[in-house]
Amino acid sequence: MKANANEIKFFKNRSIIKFEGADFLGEIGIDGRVFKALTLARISVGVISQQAVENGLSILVHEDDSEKAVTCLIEEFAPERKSGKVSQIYSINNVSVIGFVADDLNKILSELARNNVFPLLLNQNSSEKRINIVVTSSQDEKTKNIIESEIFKKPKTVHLAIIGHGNVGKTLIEQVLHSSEEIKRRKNIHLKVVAVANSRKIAFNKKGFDNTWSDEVFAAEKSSNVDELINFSKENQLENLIVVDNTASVDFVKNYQALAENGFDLVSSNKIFNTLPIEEYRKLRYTLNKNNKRYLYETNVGAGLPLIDTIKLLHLSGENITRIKGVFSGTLSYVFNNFSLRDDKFSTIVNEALEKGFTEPDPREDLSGNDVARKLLILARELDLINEFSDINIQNLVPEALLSVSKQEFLSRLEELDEEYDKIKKNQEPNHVLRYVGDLHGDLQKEKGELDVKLISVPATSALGQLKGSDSIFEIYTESYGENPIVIMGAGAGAKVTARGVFGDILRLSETK
Ligand SMILES: NC(=O)C1=CN([C@@H]2O[C@H](COP(=O)(O)OP(=O)(O)OC[C@H]3O[C@@H](n4cnc5c(N)ncnc54)[C@H](OP(=O)(O)O)[C@@H]3O)[C@@H](O)[C@H]2O)C=CC1
Ligand SMILES: N[C@@H](CC=O)C(=O)O
Repeated sequence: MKANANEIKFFKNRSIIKFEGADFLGEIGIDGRVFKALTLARISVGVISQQAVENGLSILVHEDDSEKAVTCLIEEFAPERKSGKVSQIYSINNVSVIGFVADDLNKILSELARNNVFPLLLNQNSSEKRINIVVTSSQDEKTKNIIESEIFKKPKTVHLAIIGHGNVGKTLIEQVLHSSEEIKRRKNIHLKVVAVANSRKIAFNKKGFDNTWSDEVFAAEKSSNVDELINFSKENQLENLIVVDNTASVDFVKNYQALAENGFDLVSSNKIFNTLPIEEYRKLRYTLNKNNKRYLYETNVGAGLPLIDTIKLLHLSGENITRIKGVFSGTLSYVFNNFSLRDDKFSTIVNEALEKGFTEPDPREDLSGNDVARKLLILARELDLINEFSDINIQNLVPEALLSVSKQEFLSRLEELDEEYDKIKKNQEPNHVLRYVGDLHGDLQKEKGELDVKLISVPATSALGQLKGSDSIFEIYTESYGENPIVIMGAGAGAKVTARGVFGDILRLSETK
């Protein structure tokens, strides 16, 4: 069915007159009296809908006529109002009508629902496939855009809010700006970065930021606050919203719930949410489900490597995963691969990992083992295990005295770790190297698995011993694969690979939007 631009009609400033009562549906003459009363009052009537469930009629009029329409119907039906047969006559103002021709109304309605648009009135002429829907004026532009992209196959605009523009966030914005034209051409998806935030402020650009985005963030005056973001999306009636969390913030994740309730899908490189107590973890999934929203976080484990998806698919398809182990941290891979081979101080190599953008914003998250522990817990929960962070046995590499000092002080005192790690290195068996590993094992059919995170010494010739650079390695043991695990190996950290992984999640969501 071909549609053309003339077939979309858009009328603002309308009101719905609601006429409700018990048991008058089907009674001969009621509709006629309604129209006659309105005609005599010289009120032109638009879309009409009869609701069996509510026992009522909804009639569309121009908002200038709404008061008059209510008054004249109240007069006409005075006896029925007195007897209780007609219970309510009132108006809903500030609505708009969009009329169009479409083959697949269900698809349009589901797109609208995913964007939190639920028409107040819908009227369909099935022979002509002409549909009129009435929505509140605060959602009319968004509704029109969604309908236009659906029926005219116009590029679907996806609005991105990027929270955090450090190593990963900044690289992601650059990658999106660089590829957006190509994606529009190949996928008919128009990715627009409309909000960028750091911990202090948030910048908005409804038309979409270009290469000057960082100047606009620098000049922004609004303080970084999720309510600002939600209001901005509502005021500008933005459809297809995705918020991307590229922070490591424990505070920002508290907003996920509200964002999902307000029409945002979520993408996150931040691992904090998925390692909160299981109650919180489940509550968000419930909210996402209820609001038809999704949350993707492929980069939470293995940066750009396709790990979470693989585990999810194996598990969903009924494959029994019996163990997952390996080097989960790109940072600690880099640190111990280099420290084992080179003659440099431990602190020198940690500083290198920091400069290369492999570490967490606070490198103690890596060195304490917490980051690896989070990754292990995230994988465990993908297998429906209900482990908590406190269940994990973690070998912390940071001296107790340096755990609670500021990040700056910690970095300035990093050399205090050198002697200890030199000793550990020297005390190994010949031809052995150090590796920091994670291991999810035990009976994974039970409610909880066993999670261990520790520093080990392995033969330099072993698979772990041969690891290079900042590579991570994950060995996934399953019942069908037996003794030979599925092995996923590659860059486990770095802004470029991580941003690329986040970008992948954005595209996955955009394509199903
Ligand atoms: N680096 C890597 O290889 C990988 C990183 N990740 C994850 O990516 C995330 C980002 O890492 P990275 O880019 O290196 O971190 P950075 O420290 O470079 O950047 C963090 C950004 O988040 C902002 N931010 C912090 N708190 C908030 C807040 N409450 N609200 C809004 N913005 C905030 C910071 O703003 P400000 O400057 O104002 O503090 C900054 O812009 C982390 O969660 C990390 O675990 C995941 C996989 C791999
Ligand atoms: N610091 C982390 C970054 C990715 O999650 C790591 O090194 O693995």
